[in-house]
Amino acid sequence: MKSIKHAIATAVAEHTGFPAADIVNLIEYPPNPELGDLALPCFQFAKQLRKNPALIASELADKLAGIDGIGNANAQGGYLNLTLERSTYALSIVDRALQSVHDLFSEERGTGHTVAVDYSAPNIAKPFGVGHLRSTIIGQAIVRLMREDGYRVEGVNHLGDWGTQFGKNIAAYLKWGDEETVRKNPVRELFKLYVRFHEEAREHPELEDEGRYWFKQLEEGHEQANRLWRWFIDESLRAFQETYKTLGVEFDHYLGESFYNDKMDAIVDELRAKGLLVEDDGAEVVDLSAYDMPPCIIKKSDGTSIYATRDLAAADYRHRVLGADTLVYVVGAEQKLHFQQVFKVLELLGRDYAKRCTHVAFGLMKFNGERLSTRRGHVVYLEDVLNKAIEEAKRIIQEKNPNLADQDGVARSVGVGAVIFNDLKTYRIHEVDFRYEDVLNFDGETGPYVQYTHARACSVLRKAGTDAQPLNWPTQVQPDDVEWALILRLAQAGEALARAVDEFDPSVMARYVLHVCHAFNRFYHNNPILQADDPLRAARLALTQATRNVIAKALYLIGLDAPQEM
Ligand SMILES: NC(=[NH2+])NCCC[C@H](N)C(=O)O
Repeated sequence: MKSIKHAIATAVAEHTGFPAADIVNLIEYPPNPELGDLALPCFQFAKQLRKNPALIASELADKLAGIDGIGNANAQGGYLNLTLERSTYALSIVDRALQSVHDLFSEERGTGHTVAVDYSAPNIAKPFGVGHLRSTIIGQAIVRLMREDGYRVEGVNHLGDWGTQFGKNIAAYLKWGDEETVRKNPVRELFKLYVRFHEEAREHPELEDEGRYWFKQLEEGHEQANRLWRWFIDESLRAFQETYKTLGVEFDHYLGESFYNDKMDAIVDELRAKGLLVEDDGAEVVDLSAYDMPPCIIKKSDGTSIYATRDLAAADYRHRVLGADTLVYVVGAEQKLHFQQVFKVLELLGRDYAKRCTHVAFGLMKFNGERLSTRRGHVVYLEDVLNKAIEEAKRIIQEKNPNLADQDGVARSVGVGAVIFNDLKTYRIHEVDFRYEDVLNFDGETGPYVQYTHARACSVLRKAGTDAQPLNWPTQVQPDDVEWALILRLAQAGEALARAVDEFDPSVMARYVLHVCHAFNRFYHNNPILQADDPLRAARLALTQATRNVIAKALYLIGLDAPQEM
């Protein structure tokens, strides 16, 4: 929905000649509501209009007073202060949230664009690391946020399913592995074998040769090597998919690194033909010294291609075959240089989409101060973390609401939601710490707090029995300050979505829904809903229903369930 800010900006644009899109961003919510609901500082127009800001503000005040929904416009200093016509505005926002909450959030700005989002991308036969968890959570949210905004999104899982590691996996499995044990617990068992391989290789370095031998066999199509490799992939994927199901995460494509095995020659040939390949210590690289970057390695001295080459082939694939005009990579901040190099090489190759490639980086997450998985020895497994969160959630729910019907289902939504929300409420670049007692605190800035607020709204509506009936804000009711604060929050849904999308930052949506919940809970505690008399009761019920819709949508967008009861 075009927000009231847009209506104001359009009118101001007509008067000042400045672009409306810039004016929208100048409009503020004054910290002190006495001053009005919205304010526009006019200092920026002074130079070009050759008038002082106070005069501009007062001219604009005259002009804007006539706009639908604006109750009062006045100039103060260089500021234009605007007060909205509360009941008309309440009706329009509540109506939107009730009729089509999608329109409250979205102006479908992405129509006509296709975005490929690369997220999760764990490595086969290794535990799901913290980077993969954060990538999965942030990526899934970005996918949903962008779809809501009208983009066509292709979600891609760029699985790590190729490389010398698999030679070692095969060698270790052939030496010490057992089919039954692996089947039961593929990722843990295969990783155990892999760790053992490294340990034993320290005393028996000839093991490394065996690993290399098997990787070469794999590359050359050796039957048994390929069968084992496929099997490792199938078993690991099965385990990962279990985790994705728990997290409620989906992909449009599973295209692992091996998918590009036969698609890299074309890139290498093109690089060579364009004179971009140079030799460096036996390897073939693209020299990026002119851009203050180390060379991008395309082919190692032994002729094998590497990570970057696969990413170049994958980028072309996403553009040409998947039809993406924008490429997004949700990958840990430690790979910053890798993506700078890949994007630069795409640019040197003349790919016009190179300008629309973004590395969406994020920081570490620690679990009770520990890293999720480390190279050897100590490993915290994601599924254990999720299971414990679900168990704890169940314990809390049983205590709070022993008669709740679907306790297991709700515990799953709450436990998983707690993990997801804890990740997303912080700006992604920052490090995240995870402690069960914090993330499951129903009174903190947590997933359970937001879900509980949603369930509270559902419960009011259930008791009123109005769930099926269409409600709306009766125009004869003038919202009081508490209701008004909530309505203004609901009205900001569109701004939250646009910013979250433009900055690839789901935390904008997570913080938005927290604000909505704070405003709703204040309303709930201050203003009797069911005990009020009509038309006030009808107004408050409509506002409750509108809020419920907005919270449910926001939760969906960041990947959380919204149970009706908890
Ligand atoms: N297109 C990409 N490079 N995506 C990210 C892949 C992440 C890689 N599997 C890793 O664990 O480090």
